[in-house]
Amino acid sequence: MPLRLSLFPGLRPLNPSLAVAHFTSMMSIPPLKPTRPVPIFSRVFPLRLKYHSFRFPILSTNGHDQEQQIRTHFSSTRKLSTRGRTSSATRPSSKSLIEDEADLSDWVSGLSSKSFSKTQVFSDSEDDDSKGNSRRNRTSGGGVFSRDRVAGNWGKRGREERGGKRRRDGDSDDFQASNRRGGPRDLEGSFPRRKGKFSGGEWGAEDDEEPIFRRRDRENAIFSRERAWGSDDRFSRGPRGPRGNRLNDVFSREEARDSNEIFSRGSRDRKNGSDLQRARLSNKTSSRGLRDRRKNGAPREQMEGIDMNYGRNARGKGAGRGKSIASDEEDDEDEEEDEEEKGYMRFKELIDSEESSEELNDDDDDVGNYVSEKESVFSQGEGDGMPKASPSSSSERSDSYLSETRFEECSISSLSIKALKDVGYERMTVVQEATLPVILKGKDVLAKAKTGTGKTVAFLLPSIEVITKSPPAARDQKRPPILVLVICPTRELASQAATEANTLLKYHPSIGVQVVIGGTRLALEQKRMQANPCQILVATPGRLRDHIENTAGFATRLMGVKVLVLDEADHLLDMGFRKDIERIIDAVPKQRQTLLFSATIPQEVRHICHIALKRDHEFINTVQEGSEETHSQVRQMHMVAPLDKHFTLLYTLLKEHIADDVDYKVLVFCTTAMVTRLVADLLAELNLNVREIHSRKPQSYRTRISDEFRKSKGLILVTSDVSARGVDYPDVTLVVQIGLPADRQQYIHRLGRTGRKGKEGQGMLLLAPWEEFFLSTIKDLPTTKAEVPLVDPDTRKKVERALSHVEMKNKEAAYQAWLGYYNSNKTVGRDKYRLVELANEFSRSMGLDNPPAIPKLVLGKMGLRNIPGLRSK
Ligand SMILES: Nc1ncnc2c1ncn2[C@@H]1O[C@H](COP(=O)(O)OP(=O)(O)OP(=O)(O)O)[C@@H](O)[C@H]1O
Repeated sequence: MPLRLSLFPGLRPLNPSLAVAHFTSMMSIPPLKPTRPVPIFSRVFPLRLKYHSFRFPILSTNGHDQEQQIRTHFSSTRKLSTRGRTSSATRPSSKSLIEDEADLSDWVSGLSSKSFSKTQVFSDSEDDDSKGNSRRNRTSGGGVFSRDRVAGNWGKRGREERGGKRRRDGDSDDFQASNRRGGPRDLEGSFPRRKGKFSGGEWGAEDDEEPIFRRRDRENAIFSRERAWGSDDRFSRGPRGPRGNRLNDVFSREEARDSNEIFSRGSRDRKNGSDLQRARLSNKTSSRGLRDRRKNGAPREQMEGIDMNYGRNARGKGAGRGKSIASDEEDDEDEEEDEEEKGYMRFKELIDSEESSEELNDDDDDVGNYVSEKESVFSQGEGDGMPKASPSSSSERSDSYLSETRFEECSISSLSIKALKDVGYERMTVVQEATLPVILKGKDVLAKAKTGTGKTVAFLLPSIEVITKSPPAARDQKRPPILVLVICPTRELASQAATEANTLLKYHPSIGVQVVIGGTRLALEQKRMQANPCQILVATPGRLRDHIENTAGFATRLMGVKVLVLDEADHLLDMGFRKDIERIIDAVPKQRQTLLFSATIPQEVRHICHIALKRDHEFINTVQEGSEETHSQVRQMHMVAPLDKHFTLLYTLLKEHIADDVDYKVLVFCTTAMVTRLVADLLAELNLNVREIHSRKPQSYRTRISDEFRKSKGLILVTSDVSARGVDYPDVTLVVQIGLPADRQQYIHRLGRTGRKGKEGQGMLLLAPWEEFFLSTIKDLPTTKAEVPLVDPDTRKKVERALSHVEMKNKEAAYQAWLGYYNSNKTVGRDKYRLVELANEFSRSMGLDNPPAIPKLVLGKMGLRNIPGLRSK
């Protein structure tokens, strides 16, 4: 077991750079005490994890001396990581060729088939502004702030990024949250709207650095607040010229029929918005309809209502799910015009109106290397004398992410406090406690806090205060100013932030919120903004830039901005978004307050945050130095097994988990959209209750599935990286990652979908032996190697049979996407011959005797022409 007191010497509860005098109260740290067990995979990992916590004396939060370099701030409750590993918040991130690859793979997938053009259109609409679904992370825990001087290394400016390419969020295909820089996106029309030109052979060529991480740890006890000195005060202006090729934008608008727009609404819909928020918080619905329907013989395509192709076009008109999805998509267009006036509730109805819609034998390599099922499942860890795990449950939680400070102790509007009470928020989270006073003073803030700890409220609450203190706009004002502008990297995150804003605005009827995001019609948003002026605008970068450049009067409205928020700031400031962000910063007044939030703030971001922040901004870090970037209550495991065993092992792990926890709620992350689809197909064939979400799905579908998963238990969501960042699904019990994560950050963000708000969770990373190198990038994280269970022959046959039922075209697409993804990986893609061998191994793992043929054009663009083992067409 990793959690032993002997590990704690590695824990550094205090920032050694801080003056000891400020931490006298920490000198008397009580002895560590195990408080409660954290369940783990019961059978695969029968160990019982002890969850340790400490309590620190409560210190006051007052008395900050602005002139001090080191500021101390104490929160009442704090827990320290029980895993005494040294964290590496600032360790260099692993590169991100892979990210680009992700896009690549999707793009590649799309290229091949007849649905090529459709695919492009589709993805276009999907990603325009996105890039990574990130979300901020808030950290809970500790309370000691330290403020250091930050050496002003603000050298790099945006110019070099001019050629930067946009990334999409999430998927390896599109959404790929963070770090894609180029790659497929730049290929002709590949995905997103704004692409550059294709430069063959440059796949993944620009990955020098990859920022972004985030995480929340409730155990972090120490906040460090730094004041950034010497940064350049001027804002870096990006190139102002017209945007590049906007063909994709056109696609995007044409194709994207998204009910999401209804999300944004004028103030009159607030009540409904808060209703949704409440609904979101109550995760009760357990929808297993799909499985039931499947059992009744309905084909999956029909149930899903979407074509198993590339999504967009073929709309299943069948029963059940198909029907509703079809109508979703179709309605998107038809209803958009009407919807805009119908508000949030309508959106909610749209979502809700839906239907909700296993063997390995022995074998040489299996035996010996693997523990038999019984042994592995039940005996692992026994040698350690550890008790077996109890069924896992994410319902157990700690409130260590909360501080002792109540909202009313802060000088915020009583109307906001009333709204907070309505949703049960009484005490501030640690990041809220740390940032609110500073933001309320009007300072620029760069805040780092672990995932799932309330960063959204941390920046929304004080932003609302700014509005309440501003003179109301004249009723007849033609272009009422937007006072608060919130930028999020993905549509999902923007929608979430708007929902949270609506919650807080429940008793502020005069304040309106609107959302502008990709995947919806620009014209519709224009009309809506005209009809319902808002003071708070939540936007994704690309779409916002569209409005700046194409919506009459919009630029004027932006000149009213008093608060600019960059959520997932590290992601927004990296290469993929930089140009858009610079353009946006250019469009808002220089005299404004700027708030940057993220769970991860790598050095690269510190170096460039001057493009948005004033020189005297405060850096508030609620992640304890020396602690891990992941939550200690999340049990992390990894398993290394041959590729051809992965599907069977996945099934086995899921079955184990389901058997252990009736309230299971699982996220399975796959490398690309097409691989996601394949895995979802397989698991559905195996009669698991599964949904899928990735960039190739229409936004309306994504929104609906996301909402369903949010409210459900007893459900598995197979997903690409569209769900990796920021998505706030409550009570996720297990996160499985199959194959190489794009990088360390992505691993952490994916894992961060569980263990939110102090709850427990589990994570499993399933790698092939040749992917094991990835483990070195997360070696500071407390992940435990799991023995590979030996799967019984029946299970193995069951999985093989299920695979044989998966549509061939989906296997072909998955193969191509897989090849594209790994081809772009610096390590795996280096040796093309080996790469092809591995791809063909993947092909065999899908039950194919021969690897699918790939169009010559695609092979050429991947630099794989004439590599033995590939079939071309
Ligand atoms: N003071 C509070 N008390 C209780 N719950 C809160 C409080 N503030 C926020 N929350 C809830 O905590 C959850 C996590 O918040 P949020 O999504 O803002 O986290 P985050 O730090 O942005 O996570 P990520 O880094 O993954 O984006 C949300 O459901 C939010 O409504």
